[in-house]
Amino acid sequence: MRLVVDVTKQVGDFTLSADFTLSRQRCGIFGPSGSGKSTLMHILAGLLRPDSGRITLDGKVLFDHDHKIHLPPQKRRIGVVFQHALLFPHMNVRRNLLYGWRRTPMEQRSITPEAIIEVLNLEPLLERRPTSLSGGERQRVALGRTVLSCPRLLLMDEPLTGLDQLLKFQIIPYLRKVLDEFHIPLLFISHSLQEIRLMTDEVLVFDRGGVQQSVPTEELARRYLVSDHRGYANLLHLENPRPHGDLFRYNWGGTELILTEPGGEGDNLFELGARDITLFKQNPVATSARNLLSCRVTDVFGDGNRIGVELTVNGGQLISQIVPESLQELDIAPGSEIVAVIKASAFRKLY
Ligand SMILES: Nc1ncnc2c1ncn2[C@@H]1O[C@H](COP(=O)(O)OP(=O)(O)OP(=O)(O)O)[C@@H](O)[C@H]1O
Repeated sequence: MRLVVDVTKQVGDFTLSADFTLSRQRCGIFGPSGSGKSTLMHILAGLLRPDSGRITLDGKVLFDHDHKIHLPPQKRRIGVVFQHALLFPHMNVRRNLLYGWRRTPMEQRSITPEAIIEVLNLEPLLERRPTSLSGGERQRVALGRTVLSCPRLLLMDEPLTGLDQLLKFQIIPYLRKVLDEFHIPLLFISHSLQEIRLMTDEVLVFDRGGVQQSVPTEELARRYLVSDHRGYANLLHLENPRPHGDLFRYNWGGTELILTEPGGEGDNLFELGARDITLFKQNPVATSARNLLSCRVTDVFGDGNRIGVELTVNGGQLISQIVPESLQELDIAPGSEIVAVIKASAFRKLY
């Protein structure tokens, strides 16, 4: 995907000025409320006409002020999923799903309804009306319907915001699977750093109507270690849980981790706060913590009293957050060998 945007738009007292290029498959737009994220999304979808500038998607001109080009939404092949799933209440799920697909020209139908029904596990819902569905189910149907219009780009505006934590983490794996399976580029708007991290590789940071910069998502997360009191959370995909006494043993790449929480057969995503990783010069003589990992320090970042230490262990990476005194006392620098100690109960299961 290559999206090139250079536009301005005045709405009331608010001025949007966006000048950026996105080239990764999964991009995010991140910023506080009122910073212009939805305005930009409406512009990209063709629902709002900019005052000046140009927009191209994979070389195709969607808008060009000077040449008076403004493609209408239906000609852009951009799929849009909003926060509240907009389904037709009088149609059952099957008819909702087929709505966009039937209107897509034959030669553009690269995705079949059967494939979407399978990937999103919609078979049990097909005969039901939208009013009888849960929020998460409705969002899955809305996603399926949009994807069935075979878009060149999928725009999602806070699609998970209305869902509780449980539903949110149920739908994220589906979302990722659909995008991977059908190779659909994503532009995902959210003010949740956690969602942005789970869904994107590159992010545009918005502030007061202007794009501040485009950064790799991981870099944005690391900046939060310094600027946000919640700090940095490691996201770990753990596999193959086996009972280990009252605890559970997981594979994390070539490393084994011991956790208190059980998991499922496939991919299990856990969050581990950077502050929950304690560093020691050598293996402690005795500790209540169940995980002692011999690591190499590969980076040290941050400032003030929040220092991030990037650790590499068997190809996996962890960030530990420490204070400057500890950095000095343990003499930590890139290349140092260090032992990371983590309690079995420090991991929080996301899905
Ligand atoms: N039609 C309009 N008339 C006047 N002002 C508007 C209009 N639409 C949006 N705005 C203003 O433009 C600014 C940006 O709004 P926008 O909805 O794009 O922000 P946002 O970043 O998506 O916020 P949120 O995360 O709360 O959805 C806000 O100050 C909003 O009040």
